[in-house]
Amino acid sequence: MMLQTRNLTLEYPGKMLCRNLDLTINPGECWAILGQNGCGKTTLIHALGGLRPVTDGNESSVMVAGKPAQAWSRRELARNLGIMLQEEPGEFWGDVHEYVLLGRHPHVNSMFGWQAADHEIASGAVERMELTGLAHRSLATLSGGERQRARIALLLAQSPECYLLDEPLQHLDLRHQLSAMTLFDELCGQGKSLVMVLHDVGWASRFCDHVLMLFDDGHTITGSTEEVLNRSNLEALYQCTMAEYVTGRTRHFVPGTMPSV
Ligand SMILES: Nc1ncnc2c1ncn2[C@@H]1O[C@H](COP(=O)(O)OP(=O)(O)OP(=O)(O)O)[C@@H](O)[C@H]1O
Repeated sequence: MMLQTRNLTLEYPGKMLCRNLDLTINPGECWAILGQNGCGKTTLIHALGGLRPVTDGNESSVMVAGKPAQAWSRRELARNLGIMLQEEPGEFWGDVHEYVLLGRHPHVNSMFGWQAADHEIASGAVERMELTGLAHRSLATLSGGERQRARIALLLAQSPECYLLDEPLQHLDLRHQLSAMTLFDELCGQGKSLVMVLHDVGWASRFCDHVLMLFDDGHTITGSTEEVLNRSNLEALYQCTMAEYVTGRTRHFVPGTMPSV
């Protein structure tokens, strides 16, 4: 297993985010995390990535490739886990190629810095995200969507075994959303694990094989997309009616009406 939680409970004073979650994520699986704003999706991504200490008062645990996240060195952890948060910490003043090259840090063994192979991998990731024409442009000058693609390219260059992605499609136009989901699907095909927070249920239905629904009171529903993604679960999750449409083998869900207040 790549990532496993046992009895994971996350809370802030006065707000239960996630109660007693047992989750096993295997290589080659693609998980969507769905839920309302503020239900705790980002907090859960932090906990899964070892960015938030898990208190063991109730014997909560998060295991990454069989060991607690804290038991790995930072470099080893970064070879196992690549994390994309919603907010980027700080500014980066270099160009796009240099930014993507940062993803290679857990793989660099030489005291002489990046090797030709690291530059090649970074260039490949830049090309895969259709940024080659911008490779030598300052990252700070990119548009929101271009910047988001650069962030995905950095993770590709890092090439972890498991990708934890908090709203990876933010700022992307429809074609680039499709392109990113197609890339994630390819990574799963290569045996990588992906866990992503999504607000568009259609992408989860089409590309994710598992779903975790996180409810406002901290309870969760987990399972295969086929089992979990249905109208009644979605209506309970989002507190509005949902309409379902089927095209080919894909089910689409669209919000219907708000509950009367
Ligand atoms: N340091 C904190 N202290 C108290 N409450 C917090 C703290 N950080 C976050 N919260 C609250 O915890 C809840 C979960 O936040 P989180 O960012 O995990 O939600 P989310 O599901 O990712 O939301 P969104 O869909 O809006 O991104 C929110 O109600 C938030 O206001």
